[in-house]
Amino acid sequence: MQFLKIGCNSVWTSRTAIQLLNHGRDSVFSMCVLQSATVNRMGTATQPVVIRVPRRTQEYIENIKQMKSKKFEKVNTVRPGKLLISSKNPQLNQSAGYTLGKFEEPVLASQGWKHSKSFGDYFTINKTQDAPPCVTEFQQEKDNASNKTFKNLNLCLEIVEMLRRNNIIYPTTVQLQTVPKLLRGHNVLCAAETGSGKTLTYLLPIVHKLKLEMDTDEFRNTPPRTRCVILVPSRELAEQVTSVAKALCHPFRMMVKVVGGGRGVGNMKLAFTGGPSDILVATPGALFKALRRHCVNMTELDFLVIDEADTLFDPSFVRIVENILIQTPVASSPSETRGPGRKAQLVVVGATFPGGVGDVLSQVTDLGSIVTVKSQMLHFLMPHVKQTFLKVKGEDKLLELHQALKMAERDELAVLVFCNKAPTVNWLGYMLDDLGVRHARIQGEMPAAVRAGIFQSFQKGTTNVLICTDIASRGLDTQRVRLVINYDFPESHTDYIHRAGRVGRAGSVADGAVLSFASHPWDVELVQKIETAARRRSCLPGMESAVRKSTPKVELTAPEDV
Ligand SMILES: Nc1ncnc2c1ncn2[C@@H]1O[C@H](COP(=O)(O)OP(=O)(O)OP(=O)(O)O)[C@@H](O)[C@H]1O
Repeated sequence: MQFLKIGCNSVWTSRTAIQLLNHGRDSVFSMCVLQSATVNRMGTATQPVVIRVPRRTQEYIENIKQMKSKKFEKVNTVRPGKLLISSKNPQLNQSAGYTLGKFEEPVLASQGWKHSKSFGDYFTINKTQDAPPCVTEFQQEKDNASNKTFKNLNLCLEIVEMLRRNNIIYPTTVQLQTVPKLLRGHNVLCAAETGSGKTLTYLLPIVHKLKLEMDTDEFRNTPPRTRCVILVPSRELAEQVTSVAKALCHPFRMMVKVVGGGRGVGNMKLAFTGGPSDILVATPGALFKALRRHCVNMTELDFLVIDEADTLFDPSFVRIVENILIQTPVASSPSETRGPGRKAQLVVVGATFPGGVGDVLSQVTDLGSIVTVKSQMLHFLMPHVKQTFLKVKGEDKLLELHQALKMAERDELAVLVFCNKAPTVNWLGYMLDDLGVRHARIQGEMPAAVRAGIFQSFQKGTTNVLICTDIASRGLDTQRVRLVINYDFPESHTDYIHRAGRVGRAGSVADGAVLSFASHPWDVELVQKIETAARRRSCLPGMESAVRKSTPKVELTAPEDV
């Protein structure tokens, strides 16, 4: 029971006090009654007046107090066992076994990170499983006899043997779902998480079908032509896809060529001397120029692949890709991919999908003819990679980076350091030179001749540290990378997913980790969304694929490939 004591020296004054309370600002006391007041004849009070506050009013006051204190209340998200989130403040840890209620608001470790006092705060999203989600149970239980091998996907024996020699025996989830559809002749939109083996997903059925075609009389009696074009956004990715395609095509003596932008017309002509290749891997700008010089005829294609679709359908490339697509007769059903007058089978691949893809594709084929294969983990944080977030002052980032690199050097780990802008890559490079850290740099503004080979030499292990912009985050296979450092916090969730996806890839034997520095308020906003998704175990917000959504039109230019 709560009492409000008001000392008054007369009946009059005590009544006045009640009146004042009645009409005063705090009208919650309007129900107050005078409980006792002993007043002597001289009108002098001998003891204070006690006013009893009604139960309803008391409850009301209690409610307000509770509401106000709720956000500081310790939320019991910690259970015995593994932690999903471990934070500098252990009260904000979350157990791997704890599931947030549907309407429960998570209490974030990064809640106060916009405040200057939060510098030095950190939290980690721990890994909750060892193998990547794309790895099928058959891959994990290698000893068990299984009928889900590449052999059972009806691929030709030479291909299966070549995969086996590279220790690739069991298909990943996306390969299991997509390869049969491509073999049947469907147009496919394949959306699966980073590092899930999408390159082999489209290359295996394509090489298989191109090989079968070579055994037909029709093929022998027609002049050579480019039968498959694979579009990718960067020269490095083009080189990478080419080397996988060459290895697969080698037993069948099929020719694979690559054209990338920024190497001059002479280089382009060189690529087309000796006749057309069976498979051409190209960046959009280079293909656009090749089409203008009539080096390639898109009407003769059997396959058109658009890899890293989110980049190729973003405003910087979309018009040129649209133009290339319009020149390609795309089949509307599997039957149109066979026989004389056949049309190209379309394959669109990506780890994230922007809105507006359908808008472009609807101009060249019936959207209903496209079979979508979407992985369950699309746009989710990787559950098998440890991801740490550190709130750090801009001027301290170099120090933190140096510490992290020293530790990585001790353990001989390969590290990718991401910056948002090309000048930051250069500046950071000079700083690390001064600190004696051996490294390589790669960014889109480098002249093509300087850039050539940098990524390959990093892949081979010439240096263990590569400082880069997002050009290294799209599609590049970085099996040896064990640590990704976001020196600059990525500008979007899409970029975060692609950068983090350079570790923990299918076939990786060692664990990977991601370390991200957040220093600006806008970084903190993204961190909070990532932390919320991790605590809720939901996908990152704002990344739902909208295949049928429209995209704003942009002017057609032939951009320099990155
Ligand atoms: N079935 C498999 N078993 C084991 N390893 C595989 C399998 N399929 C592909 N890989 C390996 O997985 C790695 C990642 O493959 P790939 O580069 O095709 O991934 P991705 O899905 O295209 O990634 P990103 O989204 O980053 O482009 C490669 O080193 C590849 O050799």
